[in-house]
Amino acid sequence: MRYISTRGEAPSRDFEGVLLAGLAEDGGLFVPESWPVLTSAEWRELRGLPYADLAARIVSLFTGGQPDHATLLPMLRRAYAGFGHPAVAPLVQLDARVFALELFHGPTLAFKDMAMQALGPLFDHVLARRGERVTIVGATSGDTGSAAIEACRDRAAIDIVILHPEGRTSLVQRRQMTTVLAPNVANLAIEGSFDDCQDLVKAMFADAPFRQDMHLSAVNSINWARIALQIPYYVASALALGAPDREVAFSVPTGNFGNVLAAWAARRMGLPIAQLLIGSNRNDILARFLSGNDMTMRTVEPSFSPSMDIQVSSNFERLLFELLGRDAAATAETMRRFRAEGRMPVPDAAWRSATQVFRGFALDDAGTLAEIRRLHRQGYLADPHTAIGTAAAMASPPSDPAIPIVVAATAHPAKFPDAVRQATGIEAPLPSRLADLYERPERFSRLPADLGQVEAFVRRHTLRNVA
Ligand SMILES: Cc1ncc(COP(=O)(O)O)c(C=O)c1O
Ligand SMILES: N[C@@H](CCOP(=O)(O)O)C(=O)O
Repeated sequence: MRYISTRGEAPSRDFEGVLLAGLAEDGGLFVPESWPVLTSAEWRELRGLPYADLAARIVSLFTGGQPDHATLLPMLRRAYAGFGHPAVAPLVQLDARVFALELFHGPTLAFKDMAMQALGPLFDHVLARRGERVTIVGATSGDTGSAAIEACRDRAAIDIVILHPEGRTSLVQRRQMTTVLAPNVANLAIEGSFDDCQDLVKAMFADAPFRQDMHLSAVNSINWARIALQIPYYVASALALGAPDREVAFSVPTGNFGNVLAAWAARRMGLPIAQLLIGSNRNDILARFLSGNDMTMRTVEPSFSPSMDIQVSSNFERLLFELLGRDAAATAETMRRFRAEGRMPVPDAAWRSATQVFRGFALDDAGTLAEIRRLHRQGYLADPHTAIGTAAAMASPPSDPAIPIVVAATAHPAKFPDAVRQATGIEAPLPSRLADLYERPERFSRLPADLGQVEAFVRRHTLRNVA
């Protein structure tokens, strides 16, 4: 299995190479050179497997034997053993047709743990075999950061620096990151938005000497390994609801487009997914694109679903590459114009083919609170991101009523206590292991969104740990 860049100007790599590289040298994202496609019989064979076993089967389709299934299986069994639910990612029925796929039973209470808990040991395995170490730089709007820090803390071959937008995460999200005092972990509060943080990360990767010196790697969903590890829960939930003998739809609260891209990948692999609903908050660039081919950047606005306060959805580039018939030059030019002009010129035919699979939906803060309240009256306590997913499912269900809709429940309500309290009057308690989160000492530094200063910080952090 080889991986190529969506921009066509970087050398192809194997899975391990892609894991360590994160972003391609030409600024593009790695995608499989060809997609594995399973037959109905092969999908059926996966039914009933424990989650970790199913994940090992799916992920090994993307590793090309390095690491092989025999290595992945115990690694993933250990990774998911600590989850707070025996099913790892349970399906909860919300009404006759809508299900919540709870992806928040990992240590940091968001769907990011589903991939990160496996990614930490995967990095260790590959780095130990090669005798190498890496410095991971990551951007977070709140959840990736804590999951990545939890997965990488105290690992001897990894230094990690996470950039978050100052004052734009929930307090729980911030403290989950900044109270981890492990020496290999550093947090930077950046004066700016998540998009500024993500741009800084990409700029560090584009600085070739810095990238090489620091052995930079990534844990954001620009790293293909993240996507590969997010595909299995779509497979598991679809199989549980009758696939491959029944179609299903997914509704995914979306920001950086990594989670819904994993669902799209499962569909590309032959899983019968009728429709993908994309839920956005007031940062509705994806909804505007799907309704009228208008991918115009606006300023990022803070919302009650801060993890989706994003305008530049990195993984959209992977979809764009497919929509453009895998034409890397056209993808590179489209991305260049998006950054230069603030509007992505997607050809009409490509846009139309996107709208056959995806539907967009946007909800403002008042609507989000109303949806949390509606769900609560029905006996389900949802976080604001999940509520946008359920609202999307109610607003644009597939026309065939026999198709169930699975909503990705991406975070535990306790991560967003203010919105949940405003909507329901309920205090969603943190699990006991996080009960003293507000008392723990914090450590983080503040910087403007300035590449030179951020690089100097990353260099100091790494050198201190290597010395
Ligand atoms: C709770 C939550 N929901 C939804 C999203 C959006 O997911 P994605 O960025 O993969 O589109 C995020 C951030 O990634 C998140 O943390
Ligand atoms: N919502 C995310 C943003 C980064 O997403 P990623 O999936 O690309 O890591 C967050 O919580 O940080």
